Amino acid sequence: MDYLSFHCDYTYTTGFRLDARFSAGAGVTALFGASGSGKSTVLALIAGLLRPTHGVISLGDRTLTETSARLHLPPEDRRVGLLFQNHCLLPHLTVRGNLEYGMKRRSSGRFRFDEIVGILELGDVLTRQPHELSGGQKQRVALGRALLSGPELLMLDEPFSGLDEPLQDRILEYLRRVLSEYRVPTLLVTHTPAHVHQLAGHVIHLDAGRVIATGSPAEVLGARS
Ligand SMILES: Nc1ncnc2c1ncn2[C@@H]1O[C@H](COP(=O)(O)OP(=O)(O)OP(=O)(O)O)[C@@H](O)[C@H]1O
Repeated sequence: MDYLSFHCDYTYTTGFRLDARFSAGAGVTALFGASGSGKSTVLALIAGLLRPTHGVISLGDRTLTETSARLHLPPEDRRVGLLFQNHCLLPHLTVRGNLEYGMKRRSSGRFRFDEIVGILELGDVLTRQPHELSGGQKQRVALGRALLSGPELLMLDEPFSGLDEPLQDRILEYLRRVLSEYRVPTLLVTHTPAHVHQLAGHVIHLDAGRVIATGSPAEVLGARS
C-alpha cells in the first residue's frame, strides 16, 4: 500500500527541472540516481525546504503540500526526519544535548532516549561535543537525533558518504538494527547499488529530474553481483 505519494514539478534558477512522480510503501525505499539527477531536491521538497511550482505530496493520511489548494505545511510540522550528508550537529551542544534537541518537537513517544542510545552505542560519548567525535560517531548521533524526533518518514541523504568502507559497514549494521527494531518508513538516497541491495525493498531510479524506473532492487538494478 502506498504510504508516500509524490508528484512535483520544480525548476531551479539554473534551469534544472525536476518533474517526478512516484509512490512508496512503508518500508525502505531507495532513491537512486547519478550525481545531479535530483535526489536531494526530492528530499528538500518532501521536507518542505523547497516549494514545488506545481505538485502534491502526501504522507500517510496527511497532505504535506498541494499547490492547487495553496497548502504548504512548514517543515517543523511535517514530522519527517532528515539526515544530511554532513551531519548538521549543533556544535555548541554535547551529544546528549543534540539528541535531546531532536526530542523537543517529537510527535510520537515511540522512540525512547535510553533505547536509542543503547542501540546506537552512544552511551560513552554523551558528554562530548561534536568536534570530539569521529565521523561514524557523528553519523550515529545525527541518526539518533532524527529518530528521537519521532518521524513518520525518515530521509537519509547519502548516509555513508565520507566514511571509509569498514565504517560504512558498521553504520549499515546500525541502520539495519534501527530500521528492523522500529520499522520507520524510510527514503534512502544513494548512488551505490550495493547499499540499495542491502537496505531497500523498493527502488525509484531518477535520471535528469525524471523517474525512469521503479521496482525491486533486482528489477531496477539487475541481480546483485
Ligand atoms: N540551490 C540550487 N540552485 C540551483 N541549482 C541547484 C541547486 N541545488 C541543486 N541544483 C541543481 O539541481 C540539479 C539536481 O541537484 P540535486 O542536488 O537534487 O542532485 P542529487 O541527485 O542529489 O546529486 P548528488 O548525488 O550529487 O547529491 C543539479 O544539476 C544541481 O546543480
